Amino acid sequence: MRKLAAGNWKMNGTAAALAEVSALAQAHPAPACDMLLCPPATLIARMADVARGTAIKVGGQDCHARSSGAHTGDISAEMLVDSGASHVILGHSERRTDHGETDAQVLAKAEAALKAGLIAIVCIGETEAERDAGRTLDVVGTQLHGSVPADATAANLVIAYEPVWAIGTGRTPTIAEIAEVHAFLRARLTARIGAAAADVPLLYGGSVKPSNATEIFAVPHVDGALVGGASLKAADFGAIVSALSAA
Ligand SMILES: O=C(CO)COP(=O)(O)O
Repeated sequence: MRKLAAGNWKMNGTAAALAEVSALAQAHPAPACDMLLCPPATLIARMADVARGTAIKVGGQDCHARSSGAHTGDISAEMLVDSGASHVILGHSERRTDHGETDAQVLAKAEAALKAGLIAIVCIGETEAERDAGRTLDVVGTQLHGSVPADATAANLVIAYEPVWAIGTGRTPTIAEIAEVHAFLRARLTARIGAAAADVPLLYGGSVKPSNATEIFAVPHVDGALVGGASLKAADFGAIVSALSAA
């Protein structure tokens, strides 16, 4: 499987930030892994223009479950495709928290994304309280089963495991903890979508940086990363791309 270094810009970036995209493309013309940047919706089309002809793919951070209609402020999967996106992040913990998204809603969005021809990056992860209560596998297993379309394939699905307490905090699980969750997710995904699960990239996300990327990428069943803060600067994200290419 081709590994994936994905950047989630969250609510960061205006036109000036597109210089980082050009710099990243120049520094990594043909990496041994896929590179994806997911900017805010306002930048998708312009980033796609900058990325055209380079190794960088562009994605959205959310989509609506419907393809069009009276949904003020929302964006459909078809609109993401029209803007030049190939991927969409769905069910990020910030959307589950800020917008109350449930597994059922994430599933509906993922089905819409697949129908539109996008690759869905479905995010799951436990809170600190859930980990402390020993419920991590139970929580991520339930999220995975409830958020992933049963007919997804290795060609249109990516899973991102992001412990909520590791996002933006500089804290990460231990290598053994990441290994435990990723092995569990591979097995649970097989139960959900069948043998195709073996080739679905499983990303780790949460405080991934150039300084910890190499050891995280050495973990079995870690096929890449979903990177927040460190994806905003070409030098940092490029170093993570290099670490993944070498893994
Ligand atoms: O939420 C994340 C990516 O989706 C991770 O964010 P940080 O890399 O900033 O911790």
